Amino acid sequence: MIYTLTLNPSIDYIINIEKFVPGGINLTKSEYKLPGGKGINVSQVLSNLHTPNTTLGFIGGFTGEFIKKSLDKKNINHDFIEVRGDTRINIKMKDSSSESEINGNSPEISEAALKNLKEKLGLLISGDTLVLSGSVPKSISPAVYKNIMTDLPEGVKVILDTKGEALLEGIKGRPYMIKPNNHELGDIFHVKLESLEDTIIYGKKLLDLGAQNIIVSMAGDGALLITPAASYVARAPKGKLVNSVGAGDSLVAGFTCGVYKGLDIVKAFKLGIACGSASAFSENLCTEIEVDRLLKEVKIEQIIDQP
Ligand SMILES: Nc1ncnc2c1ncn2[C@@H]1O[C@H](COP(=O)(O)OP(=O)(O)OP(=O)(O)O)[C@@H](O)[C@H]1O
Ligand SMILES: O=P(O)(O)OC[C@@]1(O)O[C@H](CO)[C@@H](O)[C@@H]1O
Repeated sequence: MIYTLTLNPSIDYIINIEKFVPGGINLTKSEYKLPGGKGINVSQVLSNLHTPNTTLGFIGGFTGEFIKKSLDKKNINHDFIEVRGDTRINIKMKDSSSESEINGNSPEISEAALKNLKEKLGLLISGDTLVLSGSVPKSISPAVYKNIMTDLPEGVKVILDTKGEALLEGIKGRPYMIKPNNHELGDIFHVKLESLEDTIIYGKKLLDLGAQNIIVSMAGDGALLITPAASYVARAPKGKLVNSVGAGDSLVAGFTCGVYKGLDIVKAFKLGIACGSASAFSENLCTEIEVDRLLKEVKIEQIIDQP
């Protein structure tokens, strides 16, 4: 079984505005309220790909109820831990020139809620896959993902998508795959990554620190897959960017689905790219039809290492 974990879910309030006027009254052209948080997005895409999975995490209040009802409507299995306080609302605003985000804080996560999570994760068995996605609430240690990996039974494959300290700590748990974007990778080393060569050099430093493989996503420029044996670049299909929220999660979902079904790592990467781009080209997360169409357009090349 595939499990996803979102420690800090959200309702994503996605608004489109003609031209944002700071300090003025702005009217929306269109708006959507969607269940969000990275692991929850991964679960939604997995379900769109007809891949059974269960989504775990902390949820609370009226916003948490909205998320549960939305997932129920889509027949997505969830097994959340209820916490006091409201799950956050994240605003994603797009106007004619830019996309901006205002992300809220997580409610407080108690020791009892963490213990409950540990019990649930203790039920995973060899052959399961666990996707650990998103930011860590302030009330939890940034080492939480590493601690989860340390406690997992042998044979559970972990895919980790987070950033900053949680990522650096998490890498010590030797996840099978991590997926920073190029900005998140650069931030870790306080550099701006401007070429594929540099991105590979810094990506490999994360392999040295413990990650087994790494995908570095680069939005419309596609992504890099870096393994100990070889590196590959995927060029993203061309299309009209409609909503990039969840594109990275869709990449993670496609990759996870591929690996779980036994595809080799490069084919799973290709499926991930098709999912990421299909989501970027749609208002909501990708569907299987869109993914199948784009899969034919994804081009992957192996990068020959410079001596
Ligand atoms: N403008 C675009 N055109 C084509 N494909 C895109 C575009 N933006 C994103 N993608 C696809 O989605 C993948 C992930 O995108 P990105 O690097 O933006 O992830 P991210 O930063 O983790 O996103 P998020 O946090 O919003 O989910 C890319 O590797 C690419 O396949
Ligand atoms: O604050 P985090 O956990 O890093 O990211 C949260 C978030 O931006 O990630 C998803 C898109 O990837 C959205 O659904 C959600 O609002």
